[in-house]
Amino acid sequence: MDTKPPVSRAILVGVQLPGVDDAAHVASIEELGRLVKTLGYEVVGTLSQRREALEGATVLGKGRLHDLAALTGGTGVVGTMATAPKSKARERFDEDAAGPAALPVEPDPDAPPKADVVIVDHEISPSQARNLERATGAEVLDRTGVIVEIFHRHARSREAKLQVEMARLQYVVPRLRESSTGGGRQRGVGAGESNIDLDRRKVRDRRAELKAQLDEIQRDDDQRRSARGDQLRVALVGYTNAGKSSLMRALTGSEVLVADQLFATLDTTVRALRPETLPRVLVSDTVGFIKKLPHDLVASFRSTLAEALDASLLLYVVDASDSTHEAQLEVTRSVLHEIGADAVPSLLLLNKMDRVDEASRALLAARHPEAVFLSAASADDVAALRGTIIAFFESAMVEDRLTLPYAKQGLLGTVYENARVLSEEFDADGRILHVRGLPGGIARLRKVLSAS
Ligand SMILES: Nc1nc2c(ncn2[C@@H]2O[C@H](COP(=O)(O)OP(=O)(O)OP(=O)(O)O)[C@@H](O)[C@H]2O)c(=O)[nH]1
Ligand SMILES: [Mg+2]
Repeated sequence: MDTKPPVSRAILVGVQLPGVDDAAHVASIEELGRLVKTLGYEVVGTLSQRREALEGATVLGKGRLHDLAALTGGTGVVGTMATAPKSKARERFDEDAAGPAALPVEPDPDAPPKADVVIVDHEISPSQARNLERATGAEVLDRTGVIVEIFHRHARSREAKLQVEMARLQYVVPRLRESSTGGGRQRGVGAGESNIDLDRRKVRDRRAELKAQLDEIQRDDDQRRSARGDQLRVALVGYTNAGKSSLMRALTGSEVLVADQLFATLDTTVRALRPETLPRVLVSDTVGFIKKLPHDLVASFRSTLAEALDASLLLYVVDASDSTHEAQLEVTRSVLHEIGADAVPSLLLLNKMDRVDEASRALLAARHPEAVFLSAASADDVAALRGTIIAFFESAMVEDRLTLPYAKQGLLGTVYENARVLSEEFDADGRILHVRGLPGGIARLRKVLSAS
């Protein structure tokens, strides 16, 4: 058995499909590289091919498959699992890369040539993965697998852990079944079938168990959310690494994790805007989105999405210094559209403006005249954003009068939490409160006060 090097060396594989331009293709592979580095792998090369579709048995054409196998030390042929010696692989790689017909292969010149993981920038089928494993002798992962793995490593709360386990079961299991090398699980012939059946039953049972636990947590969540009722709520949403948690820290003084890596945040955090306002404004930090986010994973992050749906205002955070920010914004918009959160009023925040030059700033201003330009690192910008958030709620607020019967003075605190009390008077029925708040919040208070 091979002794595994401490850091896995990865080759990224991208297929440029019709309709995907060069810039988008390159950006997608670059992003995959960042995902892969988040997992702690070293990226030692990239290999791309233009193809009509992804349907082939090996994703790549014959020639490119050989090129790939040369980088991993595999045979380049699906029919065998034999592994070519390293030195030969190096030779072949040198010849191919130099050949005039070769499409660009971009290995890092300083890195060792042999890679032990192949990562495909698309969702591929379990049998495509198996064929690629056979031809390359390397472990094969796809974009979805990488994202699921990152979620697995970054999950902290019990809920996130359960949700990730659910998504992993959905993703990993069909691959375990069909892959002969995947995850290093090799099974003896004969025992295989019954093992698979056993595994399937175990998976089914485990999923039912997970679902029950998640349902319970989510019931508590829903209760907490409805207890927060019509409080003023803002949610930070956007592409991964856009700066949502940085803004959360700056707006609320909370110690949420900020990190230059993808999917640093998987849990929703809710904190009050600081300095505190009356009534309080609650801010939620949420999990980031990404291109081709696996559907199971989107669905499983229900609490984040519920935060977005329940907010009165969504702050779409965009990393304006990223060359693909328009496409990133599009991804965010489409995920939120899918869950129906696009009806929630929103504000576009173009973040990391400290990294954007004057010319690009002018272009951004022309394209997004309604956007707020800021840097999470600037105290002035954050103070201005706080003012904008407060102004949003102020303009939606109305004034009204509520009567708090003498028998219900215990509810006075609830009124103060959910509305701004402008003045108090007393008459024969009780305490008359002149309040200002969101129409929904006031209607709910009125109901609470009049309930017997
Ligand atoms: N230069 C600059 N860097 C920023 C700014 N805002 C955030 N960053 C950096 O960008 C990286 C990502 O920031 P986070 O706040 O963790 O981003 P996020 O949107 O919460 O990311 P995920 O939780 O991974 O989805 C960190 O290294 C931050 O320090 C900014 O305005 N300017
Ligand atoms: Mg974050």
